[in-house]
Amino acid sequence: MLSIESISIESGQFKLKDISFTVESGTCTSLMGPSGSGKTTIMEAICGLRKITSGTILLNNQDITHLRPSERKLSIVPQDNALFPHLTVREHLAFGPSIQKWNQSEIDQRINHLAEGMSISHLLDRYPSNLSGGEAKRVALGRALATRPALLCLDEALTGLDDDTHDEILSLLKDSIQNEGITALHITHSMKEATQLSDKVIKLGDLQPNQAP
Ligand SMILES: Nc1ncnc2c1ncn2[C@@H]1O[C@H](COP(=O)(O)OP(=O)(O)OP(=O)(O)O)[C@@H](O)[C@H]1O
Repeated sequence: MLSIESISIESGQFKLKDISFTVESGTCTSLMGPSGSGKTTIMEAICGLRKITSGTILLNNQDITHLRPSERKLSIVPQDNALFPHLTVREHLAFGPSIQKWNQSEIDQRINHLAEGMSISHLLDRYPSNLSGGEAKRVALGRALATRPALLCLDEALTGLDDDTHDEILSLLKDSIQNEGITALHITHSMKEATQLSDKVIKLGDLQPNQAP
C-alpha cells in the first residue's frame, strides 16, 4: 500500500500543501487534475526525484521519504518511454533484474514471461529506433514491470497512442497489473482511461479544497 501523509512541496513559485491519499495494495489509482496542478510533481516526489518540505511517504509500511530513488522499489513509465537507444528489447527487460543481481536463469524466465505478456517476443533483438510507438510502449511497460516493483508509476504513459493501440495496451496493462498483483499510480487527463484502468480516481483539486489548483 502507498500512503501519502500530508506532504508539502515547493518548486519555485509553485506550492502544494498537505496532500494526503492512499493506494491500496494490488489496486490502481488514477490521479487527475488540470494541466499544471502538480500531478507530475507529486509523482516525482513519490519517486524521490523531487524534495518534499514536509510529510511522509510510506510504501508497504516502509518510510521511503528520504530514500534514494533506486532504493524505493518502484518503477516509472513516462509518456515518452525513455528507452535506452543502445539497448535491445531483451536488454531493456533484463535491465532492472540485472541491477538487482538476479541469476541468469531467473532473468531469462522473466524476459520470456514479460515478452509473452506484452506480445513482444518477436522483437527481443530489436533496438528502440526500429520499434513502432505501440511496440516501444510495450517495451517501456515490460521494463517497468520486470522487477515486480512495489509501485508502478504511470505518468500519462498511454497518452499519444492511436485509439486501437491505446485500447490494446490498456488491456495488456490492466491484465498485467491484475495478474502480478501490482500497486499502481496513474496520471491521466482522460476520465475514460482512468475509469477503464483504475479502481479509484482522485482529483487533485479535492485533496486541497482551500487552494486554487
Ligand atoms: N523545476 C521547477 N521549478 C519551478 N516550477 C516548476 C518546476 N517544475 C514544474 N514547475 C511548475 O509546477 C507546476 C506543476 O507542474 P506539474 O508538471 O507537476 O503539473 P501537472 O499537473 O503534471 O501538469 P500536466 O498535466 O500539464 O502535465 C507547474 O506550474 C509548473 O510550471
